[in-house]
Amino acid sequence: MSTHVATRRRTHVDLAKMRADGEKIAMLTCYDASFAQLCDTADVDVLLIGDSLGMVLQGRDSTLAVTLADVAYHTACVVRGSHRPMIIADMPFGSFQESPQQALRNAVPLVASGAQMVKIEGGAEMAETTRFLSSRGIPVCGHVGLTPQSVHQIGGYRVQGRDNSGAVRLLADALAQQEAGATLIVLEAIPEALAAEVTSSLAIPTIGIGASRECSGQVLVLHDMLDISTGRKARFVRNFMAGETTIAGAIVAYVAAVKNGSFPGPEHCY
Ligand SMILES: Nc1nc(=O)c2c([nH]1)NC[C@@H]1CN(c3ccc(C(=O)N[C@@H](CCC(=O)O)C(=O)O)cc3)CN21
Ligand SMILES: CC(C)C(=O)C(=O)O
Ligand SMILES: [Mg+2]
Repeated sequence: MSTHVATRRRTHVDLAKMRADGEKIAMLTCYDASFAQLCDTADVDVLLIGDSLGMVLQGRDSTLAVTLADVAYHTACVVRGSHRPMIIADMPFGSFQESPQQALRNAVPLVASGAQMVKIEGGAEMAETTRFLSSRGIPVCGHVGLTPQSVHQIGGYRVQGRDNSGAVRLLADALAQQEAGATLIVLEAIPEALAAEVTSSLAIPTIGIGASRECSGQVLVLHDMLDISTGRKARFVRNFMAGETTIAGAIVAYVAAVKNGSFPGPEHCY
């Protein structure tokens, strides 16, 4: 293919190879083209169009009212602003829990918007859905631990897997997702020792948020690391604007800190 065409094809980021090579994966949430361009320039590996957009963009107090159309719209915006990062779209509450068929039907507009992978919250109970999407050509990222779409069942945004039975269940959930074909998994708000056990038990890369450096990579909500989100921040957030004068600099600092293992530190862990 000649290089003078106006549209550049998106790069394929090989996350399995990064894990195998011991290169940390730097992931951020992103919701629009301008920030996507900054993240691309800073060499962020993966951009997640998270349903956290319901909180940081829409001002809601949970992610539960975010729609499929919202995520599809923001995915298309991020895709237009970037070329190198892998694009993962979060499937919102109610768009995939009903059945594998419902999940596939609703993953389609996200893939059509440019998502290369979709993320679904859940472990063993969502394994059949992961198997169905994967077998139909859609790569899946699992998400276990603190799953914000279950906030009412959990009873708040609480650390998960703290007791032995919770830890055993979480490991089984992660293994079930891998066995069903997930190629990536987010571990959210779990103790460091459990994150280490899950990561060493899995062959696929793990991405931590509040899950210590014992993961193959890290993710944060962009607005949290830029210190522009409202409300109380979780323990796992670090303000990367500190010591920086530009947003671009803060994103570069985040990528460097993830790559060299200096983020997250013990102060960000459970
Ligand atoms: N802006 C933003 N950042 C996020 O990280 C985020 C969202 N929104 N929306 C969806 C979920 C909600 N998340 C949260 C929100 C709060 C805590 C939190 O404050 N956790 C307590 C843990 C308390 C405990 O169980 O010990 C903490 O002190 O860190 C954690 C995750 C993560 N996700
Ligand atoms: C924090 C990440 C993992 C997420 O699911 C989101 O931003 O919605
Ligand atoms: Mg989410």
